[in-house]
Amino acid sequence: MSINAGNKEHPHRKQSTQTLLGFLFDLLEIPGQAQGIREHWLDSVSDDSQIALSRIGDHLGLNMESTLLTPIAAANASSPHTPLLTSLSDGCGWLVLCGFRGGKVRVALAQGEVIEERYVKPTDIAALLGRSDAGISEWLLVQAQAPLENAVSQDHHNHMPPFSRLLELLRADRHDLWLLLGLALGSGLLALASPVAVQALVNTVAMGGMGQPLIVLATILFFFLSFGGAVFVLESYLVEIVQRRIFVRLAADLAYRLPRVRSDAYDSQHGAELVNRFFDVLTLQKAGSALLLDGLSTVVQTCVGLIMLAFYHPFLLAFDVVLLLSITAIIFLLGRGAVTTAIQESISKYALVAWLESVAGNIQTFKFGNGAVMAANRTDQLSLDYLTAKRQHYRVLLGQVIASVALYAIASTALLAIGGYLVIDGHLTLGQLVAAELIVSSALLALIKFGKHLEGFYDLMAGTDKIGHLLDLPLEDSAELDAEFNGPASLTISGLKFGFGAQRPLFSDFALHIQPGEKVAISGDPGSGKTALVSLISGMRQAQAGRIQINGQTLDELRLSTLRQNIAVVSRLEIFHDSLLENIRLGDANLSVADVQRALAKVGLTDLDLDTVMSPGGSPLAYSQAIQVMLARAIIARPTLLIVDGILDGLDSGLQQQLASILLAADAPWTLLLLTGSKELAALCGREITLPGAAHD
Ligand SMILES: Nc1ncnc2c1ncn2[C@@H]1O[C@H](COP(=O)(O)OP(=O)(O)OP(=O)(O)O)[C@@H](O)[C@H]1O
Repeated sequence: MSINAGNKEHPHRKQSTQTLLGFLFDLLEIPGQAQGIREHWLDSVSDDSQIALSRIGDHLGLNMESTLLTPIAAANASSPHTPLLTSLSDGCGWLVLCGFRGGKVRVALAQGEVIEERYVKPTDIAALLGRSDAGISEWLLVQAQAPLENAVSQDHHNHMPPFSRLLELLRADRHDLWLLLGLALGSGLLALASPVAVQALVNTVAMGGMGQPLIVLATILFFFLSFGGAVFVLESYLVEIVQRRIFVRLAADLAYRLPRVRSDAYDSQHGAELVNRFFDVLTLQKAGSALLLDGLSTVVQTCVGLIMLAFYHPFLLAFDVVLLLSITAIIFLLGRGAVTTAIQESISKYALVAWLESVAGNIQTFKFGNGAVMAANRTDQLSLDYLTAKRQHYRVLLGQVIASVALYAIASTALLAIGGYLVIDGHLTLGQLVAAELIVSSALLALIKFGKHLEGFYDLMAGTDKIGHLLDLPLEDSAELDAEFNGPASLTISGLKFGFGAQRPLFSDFALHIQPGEKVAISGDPGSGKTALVSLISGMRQAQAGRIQINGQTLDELRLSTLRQNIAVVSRLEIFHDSLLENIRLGDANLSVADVQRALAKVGLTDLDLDTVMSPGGSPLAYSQAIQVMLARAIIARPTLLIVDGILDGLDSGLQQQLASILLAADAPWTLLLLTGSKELAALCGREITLPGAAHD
């Protein structure tokens, strides 16, 4: 059934869709910095069909995937971070399911300007939709495209402090984290059950009482401890859920972000190596959960214990104050520089991993000549750097650990002395002293573990900082124009000026015009700027001046994703770890196995097993076969503009001719730009444009 089924013209249709989108932005906390763009797209709502809604959502940072479900299954699959929606059967509004609370489903009804939220039983959803049955229908699963957008630094030269970033990374889980804090408070109080029971027991024994009170006391204690245990289990479940969510959110956010990173961000750093920082999500999970479970309850227990102690006697209140001041000094005074040194340690760790990756990725280089020696020496140097950074970090940590151990010894002795004096002086009962000892010694014992928690905290900060570097990779700016691409494209370049940094410009006032369907060679010496021109035409780099138009539309005004669905660039060998089939059809379910086989046959590859798992270097295929695979990937999508940059140059002349004849075929549905350093290849094209190179002015 279509989501739009039964829709009739209705005055509220457009308004309902706008209201729905506004609700989704708030629910998923999509940042509203692009207010102008948001208003433009909200205004562009023309109908409330699924396709229109998905398209507008896509422009505004929402992913909407269509799925067939019964209302009950949809309710079960929904959550506040992944709501499901469908249209009301009268076609004048939308219903959103936002997960369960207290056994009921949170639903929102968007009708006209009104959004109404309710909690209903799953079985009532069909009635809300205006349907008589609870059968399968089409729902849209909504997710934020970049769920961690709030954790991205606004200024790329000035990274967000790790603690602020951590709060942003956990922002979506804040309700659960507050709940966790509440539970930690509860379990902290429950943990006092033992000392209080012992106090009561000692007092009872001291007064000569026995028997019944002991049984009552033991029963009460057992209930308190069991309840405390249940609270702990609940806490650990909540932490587990938060751990899972942060992993999935980061993965989803990077899947959105990485294909959109600006090419120049990779000029000085290796993209694949940068992604290693994803593994710091494990640091977040491990250190975070230790802090949330152990750290939080220790803090709560200590606080509650110290407050109780303060009520026993003013001397003990003074003891509390001194103890708290000492702990504050250990954290803030002795901990100065700890986050910076933890980050430095992490940087040197990644430098070492990056080097080992280079060694593993350049097998020949490091097998021959002085390669193996260099690999060993550089690894030694980087290990040394790591050890130096780790030592510096540990120096700070060691100071804190020694201080906390010393504080433990001093505070325990002081408490015994003060407590003993107060008992002898008659200000404190024996039971109170024993209880005070039990309460505070567990809090003081935690001081010994304090160093471990601090280490975990610093690791958490360093991990957050590293993840932040991934999130802060600059993204391409894309305009909003969704141009139509019908048939081979035209290309016009005028007044183009471009150069890398302070280097002499590669292009100054460069111009060309290519008619739809033309097959043109662009030739030039090595380093004359062929690849640079390709990256300008495909929107991967920005020119310093001039205009590039495709089909008469200026590139700066086009939406990059639409442009790149309609043009293809084959510039270097890029194979990813997956089957040959997926390397060609790139997950496009509209392309069948037969389509892939046809594309392969066209580039001269037959009898290949499509299930062959490829490695990033192209193996197990030969280099030339991997190039043919790249061409098959490009032509299967029938691009309107096909740009082949230098990739044919290294092939043998027979294969060159064969592939060129396919690319240059008069009936091929594309305009071709063949960038080459080979005179023979250039001569095969109808027209040749020679790049002047950097020497001209
Ligand atoms: N990211 C970059 N940063 C700085 N300079 C660059 C960068 N990429 C390329 N260059 C320089 O720009 C010039 C043009 O490079 P480009 O790769 O476009 O040449 P090309 O004509 O494609 O060369 P070839 O035919 O050898 O592939 C070269 O001198 C190159 O060193």
